[in-house]
Parts: sequence; C-alpha cells; structure tokens
Amino acid sequence: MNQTERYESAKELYRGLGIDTDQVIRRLKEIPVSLHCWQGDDVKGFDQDGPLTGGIQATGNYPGRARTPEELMEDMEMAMSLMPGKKKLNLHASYAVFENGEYADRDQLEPKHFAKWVEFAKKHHMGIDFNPTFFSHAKVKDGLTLTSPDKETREFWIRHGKACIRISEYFAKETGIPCVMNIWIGDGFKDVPADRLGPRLRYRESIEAILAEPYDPKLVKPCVESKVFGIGVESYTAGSAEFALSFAATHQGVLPLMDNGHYHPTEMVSDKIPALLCFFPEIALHVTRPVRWDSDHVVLFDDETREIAKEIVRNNALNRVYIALDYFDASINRISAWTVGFRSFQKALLSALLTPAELLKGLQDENRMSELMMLQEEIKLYPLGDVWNEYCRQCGVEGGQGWFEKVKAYEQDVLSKRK
Ligand SMILES: C[C@H](O)[C@H](O)[C@@H](O)C(=O)CO
Ligand SMILES: [Mn+2]
Repeated sequence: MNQTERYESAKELYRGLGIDTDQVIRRLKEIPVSLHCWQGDDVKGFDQDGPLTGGIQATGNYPGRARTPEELMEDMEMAMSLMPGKKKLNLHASYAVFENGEYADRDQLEPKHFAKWVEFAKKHHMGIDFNPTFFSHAKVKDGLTLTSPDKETREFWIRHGKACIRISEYFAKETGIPCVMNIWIGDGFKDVPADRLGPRLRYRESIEAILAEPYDPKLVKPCVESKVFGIGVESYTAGSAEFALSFAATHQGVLPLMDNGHYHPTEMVSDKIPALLCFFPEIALHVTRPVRWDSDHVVLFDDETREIAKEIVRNNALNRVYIALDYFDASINRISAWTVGFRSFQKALLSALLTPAELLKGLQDENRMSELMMLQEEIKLYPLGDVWNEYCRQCGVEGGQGWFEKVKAYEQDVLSKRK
C-alpha cells in the first residue's frame, strides 16, 4: 500500500472508534505550541557576557551554537521548516536586539529592542510569548532578585518586570495574538535557611508591584512558574508550587505555570492539569523531560508527554491551556533538538486527538474497568503513524526520518562554519 492507501485504511479503523481523522488533522493544525528560542544558544542570550545562572544548566558543547540574533533566527527558521503545526515564538528578555551600538539594561528595555523579533514573528505568522530574565545578570545579588532583602535589588528587578509587561503588550498588539508573560525566578538557598517566609512575602509584593504596571488582560497573560529546587539552591526556592498556585488563585488574571521538570520525580503534571482546571479558567505549561532532576532534556514521545497532551485534549481545554516547550540540550545538534522536541509534542497531541475520550469515560462511569483497560491498551497499536504521515504531508514536512538529512546538510553548510 502507498501512503494514501495506508491513511485511508487508518481512517477506517479510527472511524470504528468514532474518530474522524480528517477533522483531527484540521484541528491539530490550529493548536499553537510555543517554541523557545533558548534551545538555539544554550540560554545564553545576547545582552550579557556572563555565565548562565539561576540554577539551570545547558550541558554539552556541541559545535555550532547560535551567537547572534541573525544566527538564532536562521536556525529557528531551519528547525521550524521541519516541524508540522502552528508555532508561537517564545522569547526571553535577554534576547533583546540592540542596534547601532545602543545598549539598555534589563530595567530599561523597551519594545524597540524587540522589533527584529516582531518582524521575524510576522514573517512566520506567529504570536510571541515572553519571559522576564531574572538570571544571568550582575544585579542578581547573592542569587536573589525579587525576593532580595536589599530594596535596591528588588526595585531593579521590579522595573525589569514592568518593562516586560510593556513589551508583552507590544507583542500582542503587533501580532494580534495574546502574549503569555511568564515570571520565573531562581531565588533560593543552597542550604537550610533561617527564614522561608520573608523571601516569599517579598516575592508576593514584588510580583504585585510588577502587575501594577497598566496592561490589557486580554493582551497580556501573566503567569507564575513554580520550581522545587535548582542547582545551588537545593534546600529552598522561594517560588514553590504552593506559592505559585496560591498567588495565581488569589490574584485575578494570573495563571499558574507548571513545568513538568519542577516537581519530585514521582509527581506527574498530567494529573495536576485536571485538578487545576477545576479552579482556574486558564493555566500554562512548560513541557520538558526531566531525567533524575530538572535536566531539561529534549521532549520525547514518551508516556508523560502523551498523558499531558491527553489531559489537555480530553478535558476540552485546548483553549484554556497555554502550551510551551522548555528544554535546552547542548550535547546534540540544536536544530535536531528543537525539531525532535516539537515533533514529539505534535505526536502526543495527535495521539490524544485520536483517542475516543467520551467512549472511554463512559466505560469508567459504568465501572466497566476491565473493558476500559483492554480498550486503552488495544488503541495503543492503532495506526497513529499513518495519520501522522498524512498530517505531515498536509503540513509540507517529512513524516519520517528523512528530515534529518536536511539537518545534516545545514550542519555541514552553516553550523560547522561557526568557529
Ligand atoms: C529559560 C526558562 O525560563 C527556564 O527554563 C524556566 O522556565 C525553568 O523551567 C527553570 O527551571
Ligand atoms: Mn520552565
């Protein structure tokens, strides 16, 4: 059978489950997934020369890292040409583009410093999500920013956050797509602190000061991303899950953002999604793959990634969950890392859309658990790959491994020349 015949055969099989694969493909094409710029340069950014801090690490030293805005945009374009589906551009403030010798510190950033990125996003018909960069900067004092006991330090970072509110609104107005602005700080302590409450009270106050910056809540979606520990802050992080959830629950219009690398290894974010959907109109995610710790490995088509996609789809929450990828692997070709991760989550969304959720819920509600188990297991061997190939064909990208030849050629022609 050729690919078309295989798709037609798969279509019939899924029709037997009450699934219209043509409609699934149409729907998947419209689900935006935010693609993080920082996989392309190991989270280095353009505005500082110092090391990556904040308790995160991009391990490896694969040649060809993007060093300039132009190189990063070129690499993202290459990667996006290999990915099916709708993308948003996810930027950090540290990726500001200064021209003609200009420079602005983090608290002085303006929309004009991101005009090149808006041009890039418009060229690719993308919305833009944004992140204040509360790390990798000299004004991180003793590892602290918004929680610092030093007022001047807090005020610098509050000004940075306010500047990012203004830039986020600029992005939304320029692209016509709301901007998710994610607040994450690495503030914490390596060893047992004497005061866990004080930093959190200051953090709450600082975020409230940032959000006092006027903005249109239809255009800017502020989020607070939690974390359980970081490298060098193993004993305490101010922005814990309880803090982030409580802040979002008590501040109108603020979304909790869950990164599935930010919990204890046995905790599953997939299970947390339907819990939060009971209480929050909207939530945000960073989809990643933690190995032993919050290692930010490339997302794969693995169980938890599939479960995360399933919870979003089967709870009819595609319009309530802002999906972003967050991983940075410096040990492999970065174009391939971007591409594998994005395609993996597209596969997870497709798998979820091809699952007969109502049929399975009915079996659960009727306590027909034996049949439920049987059917959930049998569906795993349905021909997802034939629908995937048709989806990729319609999106104009390779369904199988052929795309990697293009990555190898790009490495040969472009990346290898970056000395
Ligand atoms: C670069 C991102 O802001 C960062 O990865 C953050 O989202 C995070 O997950 C830190 O562990
Ligand atoms: Mn994250």
